[in-house]
Amino acid sequence: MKYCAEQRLAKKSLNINPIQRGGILTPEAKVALHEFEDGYSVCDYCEGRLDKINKPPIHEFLEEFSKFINVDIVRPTHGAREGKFIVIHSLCEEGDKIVVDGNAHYTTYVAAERNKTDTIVVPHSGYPNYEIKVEKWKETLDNVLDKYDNVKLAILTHVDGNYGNLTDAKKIGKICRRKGIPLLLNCAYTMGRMPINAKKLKADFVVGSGHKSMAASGPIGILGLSEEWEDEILRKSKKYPNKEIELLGCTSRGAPIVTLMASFPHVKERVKNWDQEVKKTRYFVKEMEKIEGIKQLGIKPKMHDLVNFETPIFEKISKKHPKKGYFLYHELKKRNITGVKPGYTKTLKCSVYRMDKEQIDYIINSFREIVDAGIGI
Ligand SMILES: Cc1ncc(COP(=O)(O)O)c(C=O)c1O
Repeated sequence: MKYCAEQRLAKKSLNINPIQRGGILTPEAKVALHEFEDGYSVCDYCEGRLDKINKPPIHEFLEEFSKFINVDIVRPTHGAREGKFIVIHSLCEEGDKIVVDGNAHYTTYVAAERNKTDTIVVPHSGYPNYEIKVEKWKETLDNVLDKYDNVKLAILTHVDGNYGNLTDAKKIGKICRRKGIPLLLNCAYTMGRMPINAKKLKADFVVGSGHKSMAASGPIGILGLSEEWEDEILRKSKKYPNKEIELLGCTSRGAPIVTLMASFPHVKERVKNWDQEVKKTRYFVKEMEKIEGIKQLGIKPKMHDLVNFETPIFEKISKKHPKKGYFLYHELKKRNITGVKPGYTKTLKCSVYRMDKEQIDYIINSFREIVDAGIGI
């Protein structure tokens, strides 16, 4: 069986897929990955539960991590989606209502559905900004609270995976708190990229994704919570009083958590450079928009590295090109740029997170060249 290893190990490409840019391993994590490659590799010195293990120093890491995002308690999960599922499962009964934003990731809906709960959506502002407005959130929440007495939770996407829009979590957090509705902030695209302060944002729960934004191989996530929710979320098994039911005792039992730990010193440092990343993204957008037929979607100016461009020019070229819609993928591949969806030309989701100026200029020039050549067909 082939595992595409050849492709992955081949000359490293410039990957512009936003979902992958934040999960690139540090050299330290690569070493850790091999050191802990065997199953249950973190369990040599089991202390009865994953978060209590001192060798490797998981316990100390989690304490440090809780300071990093300013929450009282942190637990590792297998991903952001598992964190959302755990919170919904703990707080909600069948048929309960959850208020979510119109840019919520599919995993929010799936986690709600698996818990047999209903989602009520705060609509975004539509094309071209797709903004989640604070007033709309308040209006929707008020209406929902008037209508139902079983609204148990709100889930806000801090930065969404389609447009890279940063929501005003603090204002929305305040509204939820005033109304007595706990807020879960989905930080899959922010925790590990930009600074997160859960208390300041008035979030009762935060979830993060190691493989998306914390230089970890994954699957690995973080669930942070304030202590008032400890008894509910981290309730213990009757038969095994040391084991937390929602975490099924222990979650990540090997390499994924160790890669997260190994990259943590780097991640702590890199969030301090977030302003630089935003600046680079704005430069990238400005230059890309100079190409006719490329226009940024989502809120302007950018506050996050995930960019979605609408690209009618690529659509136009695809109609005449012998490779049809696949031309863009192939042209980029020739230039050693990867991470675009093969066959798709309507819009372009990309990120230059943690790239240097030379790499960013190379990407911009590549798109310019591809358009110029395409127009001539
Ligand atoms: C906004 C958002 N939330 C959650 C997820 C899922 O994260 P995970 O794989 O850690 O469950 C994604 C993945 O693309 C996402 O974009």
